[in-house]
Amino acid sequence: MTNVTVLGAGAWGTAFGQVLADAGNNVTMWAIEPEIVEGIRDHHHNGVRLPSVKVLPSNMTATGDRAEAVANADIVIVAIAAQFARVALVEFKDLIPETALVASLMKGIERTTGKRMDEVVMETLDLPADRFAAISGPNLSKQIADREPAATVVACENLDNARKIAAACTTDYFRAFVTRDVIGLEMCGSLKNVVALAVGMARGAGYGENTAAMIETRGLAELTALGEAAGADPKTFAGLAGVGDLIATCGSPLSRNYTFGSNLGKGLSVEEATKVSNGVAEGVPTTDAVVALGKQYGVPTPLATAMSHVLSDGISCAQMLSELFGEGISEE
Ligand SMILES: NC(=O)C1=CN([C@@H]2O[C@H](COP(=O)(O)OP(=O)(O)OC[C@H]3O[C@@H](n4cnc5c(N)ncnc54)[C@H](OP(=O)(O)O)[C@@H]3O)[C@@H](O)[C@H]2O)C=CC1
Ligand SMILES: O=C(CO)COP(=O)(O)O
Repeated sequence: MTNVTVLGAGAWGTAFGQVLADAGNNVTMWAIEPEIVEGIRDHHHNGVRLPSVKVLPSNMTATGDRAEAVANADIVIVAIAAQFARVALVEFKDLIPETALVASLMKGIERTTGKRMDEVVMETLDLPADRFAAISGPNLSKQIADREPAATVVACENLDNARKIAAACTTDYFRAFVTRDVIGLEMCGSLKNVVALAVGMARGAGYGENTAAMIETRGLAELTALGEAAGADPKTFAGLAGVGDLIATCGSPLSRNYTFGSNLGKGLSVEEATKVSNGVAEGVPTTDAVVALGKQYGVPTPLATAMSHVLSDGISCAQMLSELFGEGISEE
């Protein structure tokens, strides 16, 4: 029996915990908030972050004690809001067993450093690359919590370790593919959130499918160019973690990023949209990090730059789209 610990009992952390439990693992959730720990441990329910699941599996428990959470872990899953990953993980540095694999579900880039989550996790935990995996795909948490069929991708430099993690999260409704392209997965997951903000904004402002398709396609070109410059395999962008996640996230009000953008398009300010957001919208802090990465790699990022002007200067949807069009005629 494999022991899996999930750090962070948010919506996706909890839904993924259920997948792991359904796959037959012993699952321990770690959370800071006592209310969430007690809910999962004593009532098999996370009423704060995943209320739609009435009863979580019996082989899933929770603790607020860091050492107890990871002491016997074979696999540790990190599902903390990206901007807080470093501060949360540093407390686990000397607690995680040296044999454990560590996988990240997070989709964001650290704003203060421009680092991807693979970099943040390995640096903070002093972890060798062959023990780190990224997990990313079209994985809207509520639908997976409802056990609707879905798939994801597990990326690890060591393909055998990717396979171990994929096996640990395989159920009759959830399937994981494997790859070595960690950078590609990280870039896909983080950048599609910026695209989802823009698509949501256009939809909220009342525009239809043509506008959405234009933003998604130009966004895909932008994230592919930036990803390749960062060292990703271009094939990854055409897969589940790339186009797949773009389709799911940019087409669903279940996405916090899409909904955040939609609220901006309806006229809410960034502060107002933040207040009504049901969970973390990673694209918001990640947008400026993408613009900075574009400058670092010499890759134009018109979409992220336009979204950055929305978030920092409050420009309208029409202005954002006109920035995206740019000036003059260019090749696609
Ligand atoms: N929801 C989804 O459909 C999907 C989400 N993801 C990604 O997974 C990651 C987690 O998402 P999700 O679970 O949905 O997000 P939520 O907003 O539901 O939860 C965020 C989690 O981060 C924790 N957290 C925030 N700050 C800290 C801190 N300082 N120390 C410790 N923990 C902290 C929260 O703890 P607390 O509850 O105590 O505030 C909570 O467990 C994100 O990067 C997201 O992009 C990926 C695929 C799908
Ligand atoms: O990443 C997701 C789906 O794959 C979830 O998107 P949000 O973080 O926007 O809710």
